[in-house]
Amino acid sequence: MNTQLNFADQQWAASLESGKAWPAPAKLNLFLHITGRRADGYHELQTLFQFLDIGDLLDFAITDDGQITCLHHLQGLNPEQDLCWRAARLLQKSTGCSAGAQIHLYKQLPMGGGLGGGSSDAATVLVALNALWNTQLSSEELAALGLSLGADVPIFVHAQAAWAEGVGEYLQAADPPEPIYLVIHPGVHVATGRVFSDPGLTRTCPPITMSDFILGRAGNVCEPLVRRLYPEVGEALDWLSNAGCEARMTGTGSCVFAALGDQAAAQNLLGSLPSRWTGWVARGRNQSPLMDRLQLFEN
Ligand SMILES: C[C@](O)(CO)[C@H](O)COP(=O)(O)OP(=O)(O)OC[C@H]1O[C@@H](n2ccc(N)nc2=O)[C@H](O)[C@@H]1O
Ligand SMILES: Nc1ncnc2c1ncn2[C@@H]1O[C@H](COP(=O)(O)OP(=O)(O)OP(=O)(O)O)[C@@H](O)[C@H]1O
Repeated sequence: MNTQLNFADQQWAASLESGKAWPAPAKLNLFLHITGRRADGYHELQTLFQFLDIGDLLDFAITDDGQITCLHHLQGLNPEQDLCWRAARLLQKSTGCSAGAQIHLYKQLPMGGGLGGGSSDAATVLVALNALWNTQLSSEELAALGLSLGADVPIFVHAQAAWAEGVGEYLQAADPPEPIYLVIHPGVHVATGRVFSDPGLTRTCPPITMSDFILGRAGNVCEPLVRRLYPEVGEALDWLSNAGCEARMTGTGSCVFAALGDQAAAQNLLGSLPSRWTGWVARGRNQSPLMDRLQLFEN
């Protein structure tokens, strides 16, 4: 099965151009190495983040009653656990803002898919409400707030492809090629915490440089463990490899991806995807669609 959730699609483009909707794009980890573990248990890593032109969409209505209301419901989550609600509340509290907001999330990205959907939703709420409430925090201040919600939130706030270190908060802008990818969701939800807490995880990668990545000396160090814990992820990686692609997992999974020569090749391969999986053809983007949307608001 494949679904369309590209920001260039007619419906989405209309929604974005109407000046109402804000995009929350997916990300890929083009590689992921774990270099150590901090005293608080969080892992230090090296990764290269790039955005995709697919993702979730959010609508906001500003109110003057100070209430934060999510009009959507995410299965298995109480409203106060929803990263949209938590991000709005955090921004409101830390700025003393008296306005409220009604938030509507059109969820498209799979949860626990390694595409960073929850973190991206949180970042879009921070960036959009900072603009709509006119709370005037800098992007650094928003990223610092976001880090307390999740390790991946800062990259989505900065909205620029980046080489990342620390737990994902030390970011250096990067400009990798922007290919067409085939992204596959093998139908399983991977709990990031479960992967990071497994004794079998490799945590001793020697630090590398961008040149090492360009020379192909980088991969996703979580892959062997996730293959063992979630065999479907290994099957999807093998399916891409058997099709002649260089397959990789994003984050702690479950999604896997490969760069294809062009749109036609990617669509062709998508056409032969086993029906038990979901797949998308998406372009890599070094500037996040969120940045485009913010610029539209500011002009
Ligand atoms: C795997 C990546 O997606 C790579 O981009 C991120 O490092 C994960 O970021 P995230 O989903 O925003 O993760 P968080 O929600 O902050 O953390 C989920 C859980 O994963 C573990 N965790 C997460 C990130 C990290 N660098 N070290 C960790 O040990 C922690 O146990 C944490 O409780
Ligand atoms: N708005 C939200 N969207 C998605 N998940 C949310 C949201 N709010 C809270 N969550 C929680 O966050 C968890 C991680 O969701 P997310 O979609 O970010 O996974 P992920 O793509 O694997 O993340 P990462 O790649 O950052 O590890 C979900 O399983 C869910 O419990």
